[in-house]
Amino acid sequence: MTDDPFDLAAEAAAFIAAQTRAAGHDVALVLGSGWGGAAGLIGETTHSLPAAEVPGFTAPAVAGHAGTIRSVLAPDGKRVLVLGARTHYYEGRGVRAVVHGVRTAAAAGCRTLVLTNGCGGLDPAWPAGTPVLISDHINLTAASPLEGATFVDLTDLYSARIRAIAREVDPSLDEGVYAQFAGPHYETPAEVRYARRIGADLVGMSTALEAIAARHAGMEVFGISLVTNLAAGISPEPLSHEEVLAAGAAAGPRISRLLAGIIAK
Ligand SMILES: Nc1nc2[nH]c(I)nc2c(=O)[nH]1
Repeated sequence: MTDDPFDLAAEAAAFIAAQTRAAGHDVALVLGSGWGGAAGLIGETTHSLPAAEVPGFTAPAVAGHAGTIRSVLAPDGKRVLVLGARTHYYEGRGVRAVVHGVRTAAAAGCRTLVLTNGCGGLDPAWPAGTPVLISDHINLTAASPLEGATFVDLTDLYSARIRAIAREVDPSLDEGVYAQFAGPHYETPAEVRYARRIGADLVGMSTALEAIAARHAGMEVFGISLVTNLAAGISPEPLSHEEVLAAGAAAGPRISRLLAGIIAK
């Protein structure tokens, strides 16, 4: 297997094209915690591949991530590549592995990337189960998927056009700034106060590095978070993990319909 990340992405895209017999895909969708039900509402899943069989992908480390790569045909004819096997930075496989899915989607022809995630909320007005549009990010990982003198502009990284479409689907949607921490530990209350002070509204362990790689690949990027818990120190009492899971599950149908509506536009 090649050690050039872009050659590896091309290999993976060729494998997917051969397996799905789809010459190319139009939109890539990365499913984060709580978003698993969206694929079924977007269209007909014509092919489903175990991620571990696709060059450069590995079996998911996080329970609940489907570990499959699906080709979904939307009613309007769009081909959606659903990446259910996200690699998180905290797995220690390196940043190339974290953004391999995005690069594969770009090599497969996708011009649009939809990034979803579960995250901690810093605004008490957003209870667990609230979907929030990502307007910008703060990358606190101290890492980048870009190597060498690859100077890429990140102005307007999260598409204002698609955020406007999202608001047509659900006018009640708020937006916020997402801060990616390296993880896998959660933030201390002091770190949450720091994140708030530097302008973050959401805290998570994914998304920013993938968005940078997508911009480098020339893709239009849309990001949406599901607040599954109030970040450490924001809620008066610690949320139980069961409450977090229940909030994510309860929001599932609504956010899946929302995402299907946005992708259908
Ligand atoms: N960093 C961070 N990531 C998260 N992912 C989820 I779900 N909740 C959190 C959280 O509170 N903080």
